[in-house]
Amino acid sequence: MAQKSPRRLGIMGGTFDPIHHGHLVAASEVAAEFRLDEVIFVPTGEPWQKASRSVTAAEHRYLLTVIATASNPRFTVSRVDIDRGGPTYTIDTLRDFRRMYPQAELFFITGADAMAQIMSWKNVDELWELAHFVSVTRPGYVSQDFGRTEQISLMEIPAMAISSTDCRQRVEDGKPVWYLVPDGVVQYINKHRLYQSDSATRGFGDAGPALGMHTMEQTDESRTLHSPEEATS
Ligand SMILES: Nc1ncnc2c1ncn2[C@@H]1O[C@H](COP(=O)(O)OP(=O)(O)OP(=O)(O)O)[C@@H](O)[C@H]1O
Ligand SMILES: O=C(O)c1ccc[n+]([C@@H]2O[C@H](COP(=O)([O-])O)[C@@H](O)[C@H]2O)c1
Repeated sequence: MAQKSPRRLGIMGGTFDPIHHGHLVAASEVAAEFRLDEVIFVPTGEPWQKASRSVTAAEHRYLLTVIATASNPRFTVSRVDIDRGGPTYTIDTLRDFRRMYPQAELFFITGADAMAQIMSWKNVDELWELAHFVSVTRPGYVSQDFGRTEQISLMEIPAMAISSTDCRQRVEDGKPVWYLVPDGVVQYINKHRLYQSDSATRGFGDAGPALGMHTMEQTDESRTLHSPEEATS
């Protein structure tokens, strides 16, 4: 009998504050090029390298990510980094996915800007054993070649000059974000008045736990699609 080939899983980590079409194109391009069975979007819990600014509550970022990816049957969303609590380190993310999917081939997807910072990530030397890294091009950033061809692939993708920072600023300035982010994301932002300076949900000033994040009551629909518990049950 023919042996089943291992599942090829993409992991797209990000703060997704908010998720935009640059993230989605990156995931889609890598999925096609590397013949991935699934791309799992993993919103950060506490992105420690963004601690200098206020980050939107994880539950909002999680729901935005679910909305943005819902129409693609190969895209799913994981809560592992949110549910673990504390600062988010990719070493923990990859260890969790290794435990959940011991047979799978893992591909961690990053943009050129994130990749340029990777040497400052926790336990960087151990990351290479846990996943293959795919660094995609991003307008305004130079793709750095670390010379680790076995562990890192550099990939050119269609240029999307979109950032979450710019989306947040546009909302605050009353400018449209239609077509920069999926329609459902525009509607969620409006419904919850995210990124507006008078917004109660965003958390300027009165800091939540560590990063000025506000908590949002967890609802049934924000329950997990991928978690270590789910994999073992
Ligand atoms: N336009 C883009 N093109 C390619 N990759 C991108 C793009 N935007 C973000 N990425 C990549 O997606 C991942 C998650 O990014 P993140 O959620 O921090 O978005 P961002 O737009 O960089 O946010 P911010 O502006 O708040 O820093 C990172 O690896 C980042 O490099
Ligand atoms: O492991 C680390 O120390 C580390 C430091 C910074 C960023 N990361 C990861 O890189 C991904 C993109 O992060 P960000 O902050 O650009 O949204 C996300 O999965 C983060 O958890 C990881």
